[in-house]
Amino acid sequence: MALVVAAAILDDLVHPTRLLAARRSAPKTLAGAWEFPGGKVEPGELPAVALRRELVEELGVEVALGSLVAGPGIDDAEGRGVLSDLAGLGGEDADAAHLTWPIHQGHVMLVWLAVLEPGSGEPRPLQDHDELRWLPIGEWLSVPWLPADLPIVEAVARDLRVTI
Ligand SMILES: Nc1nc2c([nH]c(=O)n2[C@H]2C[C@H](O)[C@@H](COP(=O)(O)OP(=O)(O)OP(=O)(O)O)O2)c(=O)[nH]1
Repeated sequence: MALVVAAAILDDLVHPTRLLAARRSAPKTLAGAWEFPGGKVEPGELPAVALRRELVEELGVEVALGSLVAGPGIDDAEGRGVLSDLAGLGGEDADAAHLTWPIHQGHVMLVWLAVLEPGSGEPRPLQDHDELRWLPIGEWLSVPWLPADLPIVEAVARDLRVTI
């Protein structure tokens, strides 16, 4: 099980009009499906630091992070042990373990709302993706998301009180 971090990048955290979706180019089993950009946390890395690293590598952008999109958390003792071993999930971040989303292959994911830092430039599909798309409100389900991401898209919309 790995901890994955990802961002629901919006144009505005208070009055969003669009959400960034990224189409995976690898591995073959996932290629063509759309996801929130991000990736696995490396050993010893703080989750939010890992997310910033992934977004620079994958999209060439800097972001400001908003709140975590609350997931159901993990309920088995083994999973909790794995998570609490990870840097950044002890102490004040301990609650993050309760906000994780179950995803592909038994991994768990933390998802932050985010916006681009001013002057950061347009995201580009530099690595792991072959297309990026800003989805206007009303079209958030217009792409084939990774199956595990569908409830997360719905939760983002709920948190932001937008209709998808
Ligand atoms: N980044 C991302 N991964 C997701 C999402 N939904 C979902 O099920 N996953 C899964 C797909 C992968 O099995 C795993 C993330 O792996 P990754 O390949 O993006 O991670 P990474 O860039 O660090 O790659 P690597 O170290 O495995 O090469 O989480 C999502 O919205 N974003």
